[in-house]
Amino acid sequence: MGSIYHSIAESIEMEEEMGQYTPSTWAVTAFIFSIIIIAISFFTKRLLGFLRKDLNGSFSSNKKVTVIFILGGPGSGKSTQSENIVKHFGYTHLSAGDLLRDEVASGSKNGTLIQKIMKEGKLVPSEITVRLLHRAMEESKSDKFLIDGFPRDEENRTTFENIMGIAPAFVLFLDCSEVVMKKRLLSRDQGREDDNINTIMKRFKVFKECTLPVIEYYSSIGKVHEIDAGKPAEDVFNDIKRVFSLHGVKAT
Ligand SMILES: Nc1ncnc2c1ncn2[C@@H]1O[C@H](COP(=O)(O)OP(=O)(O)O)[C@@H](O)[C@H]1O
Ligand SMILES: O=c1ccn([C@@H]2O[C@H](COP(=O)(O)OP(=O)(O)O)[C@@H](O)[C@H]2O)c(=O)[nH]1
Repeated sequence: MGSIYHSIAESIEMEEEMGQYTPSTWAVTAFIFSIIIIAISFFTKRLLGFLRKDLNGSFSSNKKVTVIFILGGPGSGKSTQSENIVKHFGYTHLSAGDLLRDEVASGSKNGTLIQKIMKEGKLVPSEITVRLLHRAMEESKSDKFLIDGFPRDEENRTTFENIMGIAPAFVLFLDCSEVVMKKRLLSRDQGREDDNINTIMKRFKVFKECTLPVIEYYSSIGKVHEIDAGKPAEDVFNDIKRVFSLHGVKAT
């Protein structure tokens, strides 16, 4: 490449000196520079493709999957209702929080970082969560997924949609007051490190600041079904069943 530059420069110099810097010289120069730019863009694309594959792998099965997101504040009843949905409609439940807790328990290299972030009620980097979801979806034989507690911020959402190339069929939003959620979390009694009043308040703040905008986004494109989650669990599920039937999903 260096010698091409060199000879072009030399020929331009010579022709300039001789007063013969002709349109054909410009055409050759432009042609060679276009080749260089095409080559650079080709290799950049290859590199980006490689990095992307390295990050998540491709969704190799190419199977067509249906995804539903279930969102709501901490303690709004996402796990409780997910269990009902699985039993009734046969969806495969993927809880982002459970996948992260499993990752911590497995002693993986990211485990300590994930544990620290969760204990502070903050959000784990999107790449980590999306990679775990991706792996779980690849490993599953199912083609219908109920993803619980994700995406929790706009970056989670765009990372998932860009890398997986999947948008949700619809989004369930379990709407519940903080007073009720706080009461439920403090009596959840699952030994979770983040179910203490200090972390709970931080999780509420993250929900309001980061997750509500995601719900607003999906709402703006007509994908959100808001459910009053302050009611008894059975009543909440009856409302959820109505949403599924609206989408033509039948009980299994
Ligand atoms: N509708 C409800 N009414 C009363 N308690 C509920 C209701 N839904 C869930 N719970 C209880 O509240 C706690 C938090 O519910 P959970 O499903 O774990 O919430 P999330 O997954 O949104 O954090 C659990 O102990 C659960 O049994
Ligand atoms: O996509 C996710 C889901 C969960 N979390 C972390 O996991 C914690 C627990 O989330 P989970 O959905 O299990 O419980 P919830 O807070 O809704 O009760 C959150 O506070 C976050 O720290 C995260 O970072 N990204």
